Amino acid sequence: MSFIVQTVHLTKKYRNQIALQNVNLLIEQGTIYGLLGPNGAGKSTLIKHLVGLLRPTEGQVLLFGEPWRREHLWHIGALIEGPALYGHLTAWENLAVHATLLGVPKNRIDEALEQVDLRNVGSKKAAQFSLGMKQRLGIASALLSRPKLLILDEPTNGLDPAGIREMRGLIHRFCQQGMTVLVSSHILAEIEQVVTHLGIISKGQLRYQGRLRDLLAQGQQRVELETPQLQQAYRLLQPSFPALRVEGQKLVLPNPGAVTAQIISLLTQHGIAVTKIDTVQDDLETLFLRLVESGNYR
Ligand SMILES: Nc1ncnc2c1ncn2[C@@H]1O[C@H](COP(=O)(O)OP(=O)(O)OP(=O)(O)O)[C@@H](O)[C@H]1O
Repeated sequence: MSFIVQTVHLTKKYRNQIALQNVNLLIEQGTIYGLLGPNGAGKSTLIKHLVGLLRPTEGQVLLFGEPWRREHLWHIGALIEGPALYGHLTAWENLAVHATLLGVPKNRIDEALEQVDLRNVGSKKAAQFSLGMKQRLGIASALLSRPKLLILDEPTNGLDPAGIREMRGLIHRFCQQGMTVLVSSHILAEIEQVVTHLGIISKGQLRYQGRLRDLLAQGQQRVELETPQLQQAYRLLQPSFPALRVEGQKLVLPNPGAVTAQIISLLTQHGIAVTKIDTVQDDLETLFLRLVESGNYR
């Protein structure tokens, strides 16, 4: 298996604060890897190590199967902390500045504009662009070097739902074109539809890493029950179902098996009304929050 990115026991300390702790990131070639975590989890710190903006306190970064070298950056396109654009220049001229700095031929500019669906507005000034267009222009400049790995740090930040959808479409397309994409976000819903693999980071530690579908498969079922006689129902059911708990206005039974009929029968025999009873599967958000809060899932 070939890994485009690998970190080995990567640890970063800022004075007294540990921003990354023993992180072993593995990104396979050809995947869309979502790095997900709440604010301050360590996503940007991790990404900055990949592009050489930070050096590890301990541990190692490997790119394309080799220890990190500056030359690897030729094969990496990155959009970190928003695009650096000149508002008074057109989209094309903005890319021309970057192309000159990178030393890549100017014919790449139209190609990059095409890749992010901005070809027809290449002569428009960047200052007139919407936030979504500015983000796409930033990505176009990251594409000028025809990278093998594209790193997008919170690319959906501040975008409206249409802009978020467009961004997901682009990421899919980049992957189909052969790029490996690393995309970070603190909002699960923004990336869960696009990623193939997921790394969940919290307080500087990687809490989960693997396929999105494998994480979903770890989800548990539970029965959720609503009744106007909550306490009575709890007292009645608890001896038969010791794992039963009260959550807000509901009774919740984790890992229930086929017990719904038994619960309804017990309650109705004792004259307790059931307003609603459902078997619910953990969704990704529930799993994500559990990982982030407990920190001990694997
Ligand atoms: N230059 C710095 N000096 C000291 N502490 C820092 C520095 N940069 C980041 N940190 C701390 O390291 C931790 C990780 O920060 P980081 O920016 O990597 O998180 P993040 O997951 O990218 O968050 P966000 O989604 O808010 O950007 C945070 O607690 C942050 O306060």
